Amino acid sequence: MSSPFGSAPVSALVVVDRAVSELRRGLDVVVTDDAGQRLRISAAEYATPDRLAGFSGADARLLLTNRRAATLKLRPLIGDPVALPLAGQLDAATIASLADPTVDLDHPLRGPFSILRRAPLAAEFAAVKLMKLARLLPAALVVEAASTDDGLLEVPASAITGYDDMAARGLRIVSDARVPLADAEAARIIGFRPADGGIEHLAILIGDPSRREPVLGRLHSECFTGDLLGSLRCDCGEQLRGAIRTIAEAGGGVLLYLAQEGRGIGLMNKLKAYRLQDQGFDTVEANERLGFDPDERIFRPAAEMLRLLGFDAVRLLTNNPEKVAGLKASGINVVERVPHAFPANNHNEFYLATKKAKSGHLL
Ligand SMILES: Nc1nc2c(ncn2[C@@H]2O[C@H](COP(=O)(O)OP(=O)(O)OP(=O)(O)O)[C@@H](O)[C@H]2O)c(=O)[nH]1
Ligand SMILES: [Zn+2]
Repeated sequence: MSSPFGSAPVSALVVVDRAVSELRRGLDVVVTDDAGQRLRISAAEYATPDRLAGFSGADARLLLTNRRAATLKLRPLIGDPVALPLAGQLDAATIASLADPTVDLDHPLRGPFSILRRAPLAAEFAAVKLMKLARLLPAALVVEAASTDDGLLEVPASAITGYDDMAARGLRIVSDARVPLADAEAARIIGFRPADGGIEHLAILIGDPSRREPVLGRLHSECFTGDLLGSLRCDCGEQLRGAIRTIAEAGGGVLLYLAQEGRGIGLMNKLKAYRLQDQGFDTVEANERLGFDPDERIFRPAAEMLRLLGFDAVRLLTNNPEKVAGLKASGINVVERVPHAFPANNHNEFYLATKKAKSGHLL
């Protein structure tokens, strides 16, 4: 496939990107794997009696992550994901509640549910990963594809599991403009786009930092509620503006604004996590009840962006040791961790305490 980026894996990226759009629209796709599996898959959160008609085969099943299955007390867990046969036990309302803990009070679950006692298939693992890439709940309906499914988009499991890395490797700078900020007049915003035209990340470059010494840097994951609206549930808005001020006062540096809303689960799922937090679960438990890991972010895109900007060593503004480890694992030399904490308010006190107690944040 020809592309302005001219790199070979672009067609693999594009097919994943197209599959993501299909699933978000409520359409089905087919996932294939090297073992010869061809699975028709659909987003479980969109399950309706109509859509279930395509999943009437005897092997039709619902895939849930281990995290979600553990919350539902499904045992024993043999691998990730876990498969629950649909036949005879799961109707559309039950599937929706199994996928989405924020609706299970509307449709209380009546178990016990039986699960398949066999290791997961590569295509099943990829099906759930595709839901995560689509920022949907990580639960999928699957059934062996029939010949009538030939018109559906086919996507190889290997393209799905390799997507994050390939997308990071193909990042390119597509725009760069001077944007004076209230707290940093000498700022430029530089836009990075993956080779498939997928989600873009931004860098805010302040001043003209030297490439010969470690740059003062911050990785900031997008937070619509905190960054734009000043939500008091988290500390993101303060950390964003605080980092811009600190970097400007230090004479220059770089802030990467990463499209990883909600620690990589997406805004809709983060709002669901907030509902669970209002029922008494903490930020880590809420992610896990939804079926996600506590933190779904990867740091390879940030490392590629730093390299494209000419930086290979940073003094990193963060309280999160995972960010330091993630950047290092992607080849960036983190020479120092610079603490970046702000006073708590009544609403985010418990959130910050949980980061310290459970996520290893050095606060
Ligand atoms: N899933 C989820 N995401 C949240 C929640 N609160 C905030 N976030 C997201 O967490 C991310 C904040 O990350 P950062 O401030 O970059 O990083 P951090 O892990 O807190 O580490 P620091 O560098 O120490 O700030 C943003 O993407 C927010 O949208 C929550 O309760 N649940
Ligand atoms: Zn936030």
